[in-house]
Amino acid sequence: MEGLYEVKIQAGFAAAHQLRNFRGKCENLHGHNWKVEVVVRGTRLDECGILVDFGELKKATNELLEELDHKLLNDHPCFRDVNPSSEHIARFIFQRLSQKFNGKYRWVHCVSTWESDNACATYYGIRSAGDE
Ligand SMILES: Nc1nc2c(c(=O)[nH]1)N=C([C@H](O)[C@H](O)COP(=O)(O)OP(=O)(O)OP(=O)(O)O)CN2
Ligand SMILES: [Zn+2]
Repeated sequence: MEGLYEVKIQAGFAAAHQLRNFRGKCENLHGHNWKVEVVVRGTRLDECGILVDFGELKKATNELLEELDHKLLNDHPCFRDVNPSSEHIARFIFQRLSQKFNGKYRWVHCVSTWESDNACATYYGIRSAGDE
């Protein structure tokens, strides 16, 4: 049976946002301390026995999150046309990290963004044959 490895890291950032057309309190400007979870999966390890270095994945995630940290997310170019909901934030992080880490035997599987201890959104990549 083919096996699958999974590596997971967590990071976080604090930012403000407002959800346009939400028709509720979240339409008002407010903030969260988001927790971010990144999951990488793959079928082969390198010569060192690792799928992806925790440190490398954390560094890349933290560098990306610096773009969002202590900002008004609605001002970020990625959220000009779509609301900075947890779903869209997860997709943004997923797409950027996929560019850096995806290969034939390794890929970003999903990114979860926790707005609070009890509310989270997750974006999954759907891999098709030939994806790298
Ligand atoms: N699916 C989603 N639903 C909501 C999102 C989102 O990004 N994705 N975002 C919000 C708002 O950002 C809001 O700030 C958070 O809403 P909510 O958790 O409902 O509100 P509270 O933090 O006040 O939590 P309580 O449990 O109600 O105290 C809304 N929905
Ligand atoms: Zn919010």
